[in-house]
Amino acid sequence: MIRVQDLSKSFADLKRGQVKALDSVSFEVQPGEIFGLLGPNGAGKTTCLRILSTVLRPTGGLAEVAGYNVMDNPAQVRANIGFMSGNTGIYDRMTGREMVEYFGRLYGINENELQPRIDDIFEMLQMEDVAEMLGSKMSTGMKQKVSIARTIVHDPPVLIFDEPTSGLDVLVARAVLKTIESLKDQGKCIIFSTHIMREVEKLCNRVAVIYKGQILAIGTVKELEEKYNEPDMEELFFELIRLHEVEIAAQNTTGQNG
Ligand SMILES: Nc1ncnc2c1ncn2[C@@H]1O[C@H](COP(=O)(O)OP(=O)(O)OP(=O)(O)O)[C@@H](O)[C@H]1O
Repeated sequence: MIRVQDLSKSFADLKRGQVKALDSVSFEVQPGEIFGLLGPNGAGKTTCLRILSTVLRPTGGLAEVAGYNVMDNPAQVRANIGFMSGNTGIYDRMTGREMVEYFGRLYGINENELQPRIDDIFEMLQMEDVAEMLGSKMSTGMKQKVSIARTIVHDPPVLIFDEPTSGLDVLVARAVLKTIESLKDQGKCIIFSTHIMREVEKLCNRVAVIYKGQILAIGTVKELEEKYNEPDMEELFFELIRLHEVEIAAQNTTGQNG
C-alpha cells in the first residue's frame, strides 16, 4: 500500500550547504498495519511524510501510495491519503461539523454520502459535543478530534500522522492513540512519526529508527530488542545513534588518512 525505495531529498541551505534530509530510505507499509518512524528532531521524518503526501518532490528514489507514484500521479495519491500533523489548523469561526463538511466537499464527496459519513465519524470519535461548537471555543483535545475527523472524512485507505500527539496532555494523547489504533483495526495503512519511544512500543506493528536522514534499524520492537540484545527501547535507540556516530567518525578518519 505504501512503498518507499531509496528515497532521497537534499535541500540547498544557505548556512549548511547541501543538507541530505533523506538519504536512500526504503520501507513498505501494508493495510492493517501501523508503521512508526522514530527519530529525534531533524531526523528526516517530516520530509519523508511530506514527500508521501506530494507536498515535496524527492531528489531521488521512488515513493508509491496505493499503487500511485507520488511524482507521476499526485492527484490520485492525495485522494488516497489523509494527512494529519500536530499543528493541523482549526478555524475559529466554524463549528466542528462545518469544518469536517468543508473538507468533505473539498474532497468531492457528494452531499447524500457526506452527511451520514460525518454522523458515523462523530459517533466513532465520540465528538458529538463539538458538532455545534465554534473552533475558538474548543479545548485542545476537541480540536485534535476535529483534525482527525477532517483527515478521515473521505475514508482514505492510507493515513499519515506526523507527531499527532505533540503538545497534548496525557489524556488527550491517549485518546488520539486509541483512535489511530481503531483505524488500524478497520484495515487502514498507517504511518506514524514520533520521537516518543513509548508510543512506538504501544502502537506500532513495525518501526524504523531514523537519524540524520538514514534508517538505522527496521523491524518489530521485539525483533529490534532481540537483534541488539537490549530490552529497553530507549536504551536501544541511544545505542543505535551512538553506533552510527562511531561509524561516521571512523569514516571521517579513514577519509582524512586516505
Ligand atoms: N526547506 C528546507 N530547507 C533546508 N533544510 C531543510 C528544509 N526542510 C527540512 N530541512 C532540513 O532537513 C532535515 C530533516 O528535517 P525534518 O523536518 O524532515 O526532520 P524531522 O525528523 O521531522 O524533525 P522534527 O521532529 O524536528 O520535525 C533537517 O536538518 C532540517 O533542517
